Amino acid sequence: MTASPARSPTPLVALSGVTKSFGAVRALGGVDLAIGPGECLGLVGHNGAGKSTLMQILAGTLHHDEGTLVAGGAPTGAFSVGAAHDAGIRCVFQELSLCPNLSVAENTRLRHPGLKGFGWRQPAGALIEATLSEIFPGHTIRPDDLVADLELGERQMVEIAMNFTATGDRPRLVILDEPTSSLDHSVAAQLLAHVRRFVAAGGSVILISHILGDILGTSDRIVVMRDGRVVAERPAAQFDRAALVAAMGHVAETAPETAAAAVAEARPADRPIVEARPPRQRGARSLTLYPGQIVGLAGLAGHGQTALLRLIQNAAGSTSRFAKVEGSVAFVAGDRQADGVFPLWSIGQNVTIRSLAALSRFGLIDGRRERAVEEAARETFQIRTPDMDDNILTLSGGNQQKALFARALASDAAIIAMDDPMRGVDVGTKREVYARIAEEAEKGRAFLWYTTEFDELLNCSHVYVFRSGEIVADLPRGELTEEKVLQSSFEETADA
Ligand SMILES: Nc1ncnc2c1ncn2[C@@H]1O[C@H](COP(=O)(O)OP(=O)(O)OP(=O)(O)O)[C@@H](O)[C@H]1O
Repeated sequence: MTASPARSPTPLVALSGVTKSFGAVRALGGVDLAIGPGECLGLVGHNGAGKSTLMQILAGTLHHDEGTLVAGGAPTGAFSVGAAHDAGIRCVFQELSLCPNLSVAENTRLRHPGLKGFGWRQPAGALIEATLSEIFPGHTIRPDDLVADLELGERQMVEIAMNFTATGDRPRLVILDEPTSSLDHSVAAQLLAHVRRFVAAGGSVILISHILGDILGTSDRIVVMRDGRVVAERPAAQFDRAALVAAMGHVAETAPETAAAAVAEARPADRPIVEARPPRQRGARSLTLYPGQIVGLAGLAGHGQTALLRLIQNAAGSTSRFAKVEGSVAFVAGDRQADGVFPLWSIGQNVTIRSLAALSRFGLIDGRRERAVEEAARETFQIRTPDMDDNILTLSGGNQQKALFARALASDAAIIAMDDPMRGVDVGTKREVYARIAEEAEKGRAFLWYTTEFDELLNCSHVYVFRSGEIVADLPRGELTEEKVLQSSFEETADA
């Protein structure tokens, strides 16, 4: 199916026949896309389909090779960053762009050069504070917080709010590329409600997400991309989940993707492989993990889950007051920018770095075995690249995340600690990874899995809910419901 014209007679911006190649990789193969005022356009597609590339062309950070761009009814050449900004286009990229060594207010000042003169700090702080409160009522971020000190989800909130702030120039089209990937359920719901308000007031939003419920529930129109082309475009009401998944090129699901994964039942061995308690834990509650178990960590983002995973990782092979860990730990980072990828290295090197000892003989790395591990990773995780020797940053965001998974699973670690690891991974690959996790658990590996997506918890045999740095509930799979997780996450007196 080809793209049909946007609903508005004069689209805010329209692309036609747009192509873009990176060397041998044809990221966009002739895309038509238009967006009008007052609509939310949902954009979905597998990892590497070309969504971010297309958005970068709209934001002026990349220039297209062929095709035309029309802004406000007038044909224009490729957008520069300034021209895109002047057209009211703002983009929240997957990889956050805030300066970590500056405060929230200072970052706001960078984005709004109009806030100048003596005492700019106060209006910059007030501006971001007001927008944060409008989108995320109840947030606890302060303008003088250093960005580096914020949790990943909080940084994402600041980045989003920053792109909705207006000084002299107003945002007219806000592009949100995976905006809820690090936000927990309630904060994500606040953002999506704000998107609807912004659109109702005449603004436009392009929403890119692999969380299909968010796309179906928020968009007016949905465009599906596959292999650099638009393959379906319809009003959102004419899609359902199965139709979207099929249009993306995945095998139609018979059930939600989590149910497709075999759930590893609790099969406690004699001895736990991990026993840990958060340093702030009151009472006797602790986390226990047995070989072959998949254990979930839930609760609102930033409530101690990542900290406990790190504590367990650091306790492996050493002594800790808070954790006893009998085996090595591989960590799959959710914040791939900060502590996931080695940005100067190839995709292959990023995959094998955790396994070098096992791949070495007499102190030398066996190149053939190394290559075999890389190729196995590429096949298992469908890492979309022409060459595993290419730099890791040539991969789309979701494909980088797959490489991190491949690194952990290729290692010989007995315990895999996963810190909201499915950020930006498409539905088809998620199902593959779930199946792979279940398979590895079957063989005796143990998984600790922090996730902000409730459905993913259904892969776990046991779930610990965190609040304010403590475990506040301990739910076996049979008792797991979204209500119980939410209730425990919020209630001061919740107990399981
Ligand atoms: N700088 C680059 N150099 C080489 N290839 C690139 C570069 N940027 C993107 N690509 C390639 O272009 C293709 C499209 O990538 P893009 O990031 O647009 O996909 P996407 O649909 O946004 O994927 P995801 O859902 O994983 O974010 C991919 O094959 C990617 O590897």
